[in-house]
Amino acid sequence: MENNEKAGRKPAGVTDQEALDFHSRGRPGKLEITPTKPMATQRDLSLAYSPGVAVPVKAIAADPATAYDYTARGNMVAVISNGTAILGLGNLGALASKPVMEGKSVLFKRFADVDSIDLEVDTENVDEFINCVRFLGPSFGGINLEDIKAPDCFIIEQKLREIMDIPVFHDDQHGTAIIATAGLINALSLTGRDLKTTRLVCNGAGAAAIACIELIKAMGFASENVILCDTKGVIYQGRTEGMNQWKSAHAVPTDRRTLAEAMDGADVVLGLSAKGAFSTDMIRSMAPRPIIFAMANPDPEITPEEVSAIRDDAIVATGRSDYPNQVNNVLCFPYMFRGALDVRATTINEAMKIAAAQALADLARADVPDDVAAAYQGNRPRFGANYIIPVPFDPRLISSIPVAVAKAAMDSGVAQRPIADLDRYARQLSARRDPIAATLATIHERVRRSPQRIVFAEGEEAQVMRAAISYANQGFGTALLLGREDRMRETAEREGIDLDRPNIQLVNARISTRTAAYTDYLYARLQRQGFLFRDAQRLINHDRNHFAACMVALGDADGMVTGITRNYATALDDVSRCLDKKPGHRVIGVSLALCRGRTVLVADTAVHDMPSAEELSEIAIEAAGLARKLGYVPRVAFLAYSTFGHPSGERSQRVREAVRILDGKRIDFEYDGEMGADVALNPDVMAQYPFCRLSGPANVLVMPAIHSASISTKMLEQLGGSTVIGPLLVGFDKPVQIVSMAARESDIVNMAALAAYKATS
Ligand SMILES: NC(=O)C1=CN([C@@H]2O[C@H](COP(=O)(O)OP(=O)(O)OC[C@H]3O[C@@H](n4cnc5c(N)ncnc54)[C@H](OP(=O)(O)O)[C@@H]3O)[C@@H](O)[C@H]2O)C=CC1
Ligand SMILES: CC(=O)C(=O)O
Ligand SMILES: [Mg+2]
Repeated sequence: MENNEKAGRKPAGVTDQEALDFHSRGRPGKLEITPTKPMATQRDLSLAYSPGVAVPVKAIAADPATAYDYTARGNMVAVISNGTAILGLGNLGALASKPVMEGKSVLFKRFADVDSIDLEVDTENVDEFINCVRFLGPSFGGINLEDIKAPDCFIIEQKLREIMDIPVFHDDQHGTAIIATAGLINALSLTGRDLKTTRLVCNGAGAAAIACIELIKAMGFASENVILCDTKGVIYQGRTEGMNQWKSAHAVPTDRRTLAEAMDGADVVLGLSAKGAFSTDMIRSMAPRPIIFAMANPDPEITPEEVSAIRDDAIVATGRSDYPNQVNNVLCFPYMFRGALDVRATTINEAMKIAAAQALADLARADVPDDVAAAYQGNRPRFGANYIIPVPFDPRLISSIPVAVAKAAMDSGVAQRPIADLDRYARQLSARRDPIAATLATIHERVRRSPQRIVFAEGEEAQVMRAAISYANQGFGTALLLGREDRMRETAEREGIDLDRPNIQLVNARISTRTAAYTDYLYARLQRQGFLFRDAQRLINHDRNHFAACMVALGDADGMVTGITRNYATALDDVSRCLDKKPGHRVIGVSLALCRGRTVLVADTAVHDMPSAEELSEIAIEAAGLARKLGYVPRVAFLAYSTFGHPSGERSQRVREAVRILDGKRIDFEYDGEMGADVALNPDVMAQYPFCRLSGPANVLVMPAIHSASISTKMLEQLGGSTVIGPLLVGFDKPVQIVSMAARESDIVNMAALAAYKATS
């Protein structure tokens, strides 16, 4: 790890430069605001602004509750910090905390569809901070306080809770306490411990630590069995140095003075302090089957590797996503607020916190169904030492935790708008999540577990070199950079790229010993298509796509990625000369358009110019197959300019015929058409055709021809604010992906990872 850090590389496989690039690329930061209503015409303006806006103003003045009907308040949470305890980095100030706060806002949206904005308040004065926040109530449905140091955070939260009529929740206190408690419930049960007799040490006596031990004591831990430590050591009764009333409340009569003495024989240790605070000797001195939650971020008090080097009976959790058992408040705050907002809770109380902790603990014990296994890299996890808590991408979180929170709010009398049918609520919650993020995470994890050699055919290009390095750094496997070595080194030198690093190999096509084998292979395939031996020789010697594809064909690489120096069709022709399609399949391109929390697959965006009806039906089958693999239940719409025969026309005839062909096959997914894009995607418009066989908006769109596919996906990207991934090539028997000539480094890495993923299956 030391070497990684010297190289500016974080253990998770992200370099400092990558982290900076990620944040600065495109529009700087991680958030933007988009309107939810059109502002196109004079009439829109009259409605949205003056004079129309006066009407909801008067309605809200007459009845404040209607603010939830006429404004975004009900789904809006502010993430507020003064930057005095940023992760485990300490007091770096309000401005420096902004990346974390933007990140929390994005997580609210990503995981629970809660809209959120970050507010950094530049004062360390408690009263000033309170006075700033207390007047913001009308803007928000809830306040999430973040990374404010103890003991200030206790005073701030308590005061704001008293004076504001919306939920105020200090995430580092209660979010962390809820997750730690959930994990602890399960770890205690796995090690057969009774919480009344378990001895626990908590290192750190700040925001997170105090809240954690308060919650676990409320769950039944005996006060005399819990020792709290801080930078001065054990917090014992009578200590005066570095104390405050919150620490004093947990001081115990004991002769132990140091963390090492406190941990001797302890059953559980919670780390909510700083990197490296636990030594191996301390861990060695703990009781059999110790429970170690090293939760400091970004680096834990001790790493799982360091623990496993000295004992094999421990249950270890950290705050990080790159180890098993991530005990991190991201598992809590999005769902806590989702449930609280949905019942318009006036506060977040103990009952709601305990309900969330219990629901999380229960979730880790429940069987993992097929469609959820994907979030766990396809490995169905079993409740045990390496799985005491669900992962953040577990799709069940959104439909279970908010329900438990909402129910507890209703039962404890703080819900202003109770939900009558909680089952229906759970179903509505499921619809809020889009599986694509979980799917990509799953794909990446699967590749990390089974790393693959991917040849980057355009290895002389600087952005391809950077993508290859990122591929290797992320643990996806070995990146084979193809090109002339002298050219690659020249470019690398000029661009400041270091190619001499692990898992990067330069493949010098000019002097390769495999040239003859590739030429023979290619000649055997092409000799009856008008190619002479020397034509094959020329292709291998001079064309990187042919060389790379032959590497894949003959097993010298597991997959390939290309595309930035040649147009798509040319690259596809090159590859097709060297590789076959999978028997019984059709090679097509599928683009994934991610827009406003929803993903649609669009096909065929790469191969068939003007597909016949038969070809359209096969495109639908391939695209539906990919949709399934990505975690969707496919609903396929055959798009045209007409809908179910109107207006009639020759061009739509072909699309109608494709539907008829599928009707004659045994098909296990929903499909219908022909229809316009509005009918396919908008349930209100679809409702005008009650006979339509799709049970909801389509998530797979089969385009009538490549021009409409290409034009519409590019317009979505340029005008609609969509992120478009792909086209992904489907149907080849070997993993190959072609990026567009405008691809950025991250697009190339994503496509390389997708090629590697295919190589693993
Ligand atoms: N995994 C998760 O979800 C979360 C993890 N955390 C992590 O917990 C840690 C604390 O955060 P937070 O409570 O918000 O911060 P605070 O500033 O409120 O508290 C920090 C506490 O840690 C103590 N401390 C710092 N260094 C050491 C050390 N080497 N040995 C013993 N005690 C130490 C401080 O002691 P003193 O009082 O003497 O100054 C203080 O009590 C951070 O690393 C943070 O990343 C926090 C929230 C969530
Ligand atoms: C996770 C988090 O909130 C923290 O480390 O502060
Ligand atoms: Mg925090």
